[in-house]
Amino acid sequence: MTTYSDRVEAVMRLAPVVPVLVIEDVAHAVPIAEALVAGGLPALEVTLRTPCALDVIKAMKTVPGATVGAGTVLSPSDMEKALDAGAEFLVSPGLTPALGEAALKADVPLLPGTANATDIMLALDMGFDRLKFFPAMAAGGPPALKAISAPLASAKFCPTGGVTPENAPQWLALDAVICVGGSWMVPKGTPDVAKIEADARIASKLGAA
Ligand SMILES: O=C(O)C(=O)C[C@H](O)[C@H](O)COP(=O)(O)O
Repeated sequence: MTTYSDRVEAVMRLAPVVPVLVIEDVAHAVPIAEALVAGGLPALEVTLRTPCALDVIKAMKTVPGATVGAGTVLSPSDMEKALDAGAEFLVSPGLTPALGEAALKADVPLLPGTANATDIMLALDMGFDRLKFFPAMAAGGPPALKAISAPLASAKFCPTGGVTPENAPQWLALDAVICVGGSWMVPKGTPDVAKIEADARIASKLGAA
């Protein structure tokens, strides 16, 4: 039987990098999603940081091959809006009991944010063992996660926050890391789809042995 954890992990295993997207104009949604998917990054995290984010999720869902999730999900109400827009997974910078319980009840994959051993233990207690490590570099970088995860071996992570193409291989080399999240592939402004696809292609091969 597939467990909740398996379903979260399935999203994390779609690619070594989950692009974290802050999209200001819904007209950019489809070209950006097409470029990322063509470059080999099918899991797309649309942050709920912009007024058009829910429309961006709806638009990106029309792109074949895209698995579209919502980021910056802070509450059950954010979760409901994201699910109504069609989000297939959720990412949060942290974890509250209200959000965790709502995600488990809705049976939707949630990557809750954790930054230290206590956060991780609270997440494990709630039933989450596939976690975001945030803010990954500011929270101590790969040495911190390596040390924290040693006694908490059931937890696996998507480090996000300050991850770059340069430091991603160090993260992906950790046993506790399944994938990383990062915003570098899609800078602000009018999208240069050829560059996004090229950067996605490079990102899609990060961590390959
Ligand atoms: O929006 C959210 O829900 C967040 O938790 C923050 C994002 O994950 C980071 O802002 C991405 O970090 P960068 O790759 O350094 O830009």
